[in-house]
Formats: sequence, structure tokens, C-alpha cells
Amino acid sequence: MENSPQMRKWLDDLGLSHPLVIAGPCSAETEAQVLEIAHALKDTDVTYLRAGIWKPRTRPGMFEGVGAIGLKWMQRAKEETGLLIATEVANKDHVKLALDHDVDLLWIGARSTVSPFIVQEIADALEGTDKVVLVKNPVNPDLSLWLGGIERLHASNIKKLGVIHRGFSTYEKTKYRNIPEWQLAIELQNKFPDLPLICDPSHITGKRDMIFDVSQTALDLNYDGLIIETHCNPEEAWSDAAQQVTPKSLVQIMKDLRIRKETTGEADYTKELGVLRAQIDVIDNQLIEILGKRMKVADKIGELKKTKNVAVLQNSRWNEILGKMILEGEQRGLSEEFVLRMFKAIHQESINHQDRILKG
Ligand SMILES: O=C(O)C(=O)C[C@]1(C(=O)O)C=C[C@@H](O)C=C1
Repeated sequence: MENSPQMRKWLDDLGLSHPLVIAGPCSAETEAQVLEIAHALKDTDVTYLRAGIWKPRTRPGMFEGVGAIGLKWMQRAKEETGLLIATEVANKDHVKLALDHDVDLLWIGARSTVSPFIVQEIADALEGTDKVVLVKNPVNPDLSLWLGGIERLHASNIKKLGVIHRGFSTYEKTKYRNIPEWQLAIELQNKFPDLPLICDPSHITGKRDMIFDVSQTALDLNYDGLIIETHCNPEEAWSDAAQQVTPKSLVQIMKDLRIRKETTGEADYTKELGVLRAQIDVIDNQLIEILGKRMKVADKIGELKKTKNVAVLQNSRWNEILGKMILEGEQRGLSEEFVLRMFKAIHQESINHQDRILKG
């Protein structure tokens, strides 16, 4: 699959003057609930009304969605409001029902993207469709698996494609429900700059008060749109109550978000940027030079350890370095997360260098 400007045609054809917004409840609960939210979202930036019909739940015994009846409610919502409709599909039966009910946009959920068998089944069932199909990132941070999902759909002759970034599961507890790992989505954007990229701040954060911040980061990174869970009475929602916002909050979020342009040709901007980028180039070269010097010292330590038959890994020294560098970083405005990642990478490279020497 190759990048092509055709990839974003479906999005461009919508002719929006703002990012694409897909909004609606986590789950369709009752006909009245679906219609109420649809009417509340009607005259906003929302293009697609979303609602979960089949809910993949972590543990059995939880609310698993209303099933196909919900598609009828969504169809009625579409007739009454003109909003296009969107839902998640997880197997070929869901696809058939969604197509029978003229759902306009279907997405493959994170738990399905991890399974090439499921994605292939869905791709086969959708073969040649002119519906929009979006692929959420897999629960684990695996770019190939994510791209594999898109490639399977592309191979099934589905032209209106896109991806949803909903963050990644971690064993560690973080402030996010699913950590964003923005770097991964940036890599994807780099490979396929024309593939529409939508952020799902609801699943990244798991908390409604963090949704604005994550949405702004997404727009700062050139994302094309947002999918935000929205409910008229979030506290009473049958699923994901903590992360849904009211239609009023959604409108406020959209109003407050700063939409950035990709770039500008203005002369003063170009000039100042050029000067700053030249500084970055010099500093980057210095960084590489200094890292090269550090590795030369690590090589010497490796030689020394080899003569005395000492192990490469020295945990107490390593922890001492980490502790000191986190404090140093803090004083220079560097986050602990960044310092940790950077020094872990440096340590690993140092170990690789020494290991080669000890084995040599
Ligand atoms: O101090 C050492 O013993 C080293 O080998 C250097 C170094 C480092 O790169 O800082 C590398 C490996 C050890 O685990 C600890 C530290």
C-alpha cells in the first residue's frame, strides 16, 4: 500500500472548515436516548453520530450493547437530524447488519485490530464497499499490526479509509486510561501523510476533564479529526460513564480548541524559523558528537571489565546515574519521563557496546 492524496478524498469531500467530529454515546441504550443526543448534536460541528451497538467488554456479565435494534434507532436519528451514522463492527455478522441499516462509517475496534483473522473477516465482508472504514490502533503499541489492518481493507478494495488513535494498554497505572505514545502515530503519519488520522481522546484519557488537553495535542500534531464520546446524562451512562461529556461541553471544547494550519509561507515566520532551525541543527550535531564520546568511554570500561572478567550491568551505578539525571533534567525543564526514556536508550547502547567487547 502506498500513500496517495486519494486517501483523504472522502474527508476533503465533506468540505469541513474545522476538524472532523464524530460524537455520540459510548453505547446506544434506548431509542429515546439515541434521538435525544442526535438532536442535541444536530447543529454543532458533529458530522457523524457514533454509538456502540455491540460492546466488547473486558469481563463477562457487563452490559454488552443493545444489538441490532440500536441500528434502527440510529437510522431514525439520521432521518430526523441529517447526521451521518457510525458504529464499531467486530465480525462479519455485525458488518452485514450495519450495511443493511445503511451505517455510513464503520470502525474496527482496538481489540479486533490485534487479530488478523478478525480484520480479514471484516475486510472480506466489506469488500468493495463505499462506506468509510476506520481502523483503531491495536491495544498493544505495534505499528505493523495497525498498518496491517489498513492494508487488509485496502486489499479488499475499500477506498475510504482512515485510522483512529485511541492509545495503548499498559500494565503500569498512568494518568491515562490508554497511554497515547504519540510517537507511534507520528510514525504512521510520516508513512501515510494522506491517510486521515482521528484522535479518540475519550479512550486515551478515560476522564472527561482531560479530553480538551489531549484533543489540543492532537490538533497541534496535525490530526484530521476527533471522536468524542458524548451523552446527555454521562453520569447515568450504561458504559464508560467517567469519560463521556455532555453535548454542551462538546460544543465548548470545539470552541476552545485552537486549530493550527499545517504551515505558512509568511516571510517573517519563514525567516525566524530558518534561524531557529539552524540552531537546532548545530545542537543536534553536538548531541551526536557528545554521545559518540560517551560511548568511547563506555568502550574503555568494557575493555577494563574484560580483563577483570566483570559483568557489564552494574545496577547500583546505573540507578545512581538515573537519580542524578532526573534531578538535573528537572532543573532544565525536562520531564522525568523524557529523561528516563533517553537514559534508558543511552544505557542500552552502552551495554551493547561493552557486550560486543566482552564477547570479542
Ligand atoms: O559504570 C559502569 O560500570 C558502566 O559500564 C557504564 C554504564 C553507563 O553507560 O553509564 C553502563 C553499564 C552499567 O550498567 C552502568 C553504567
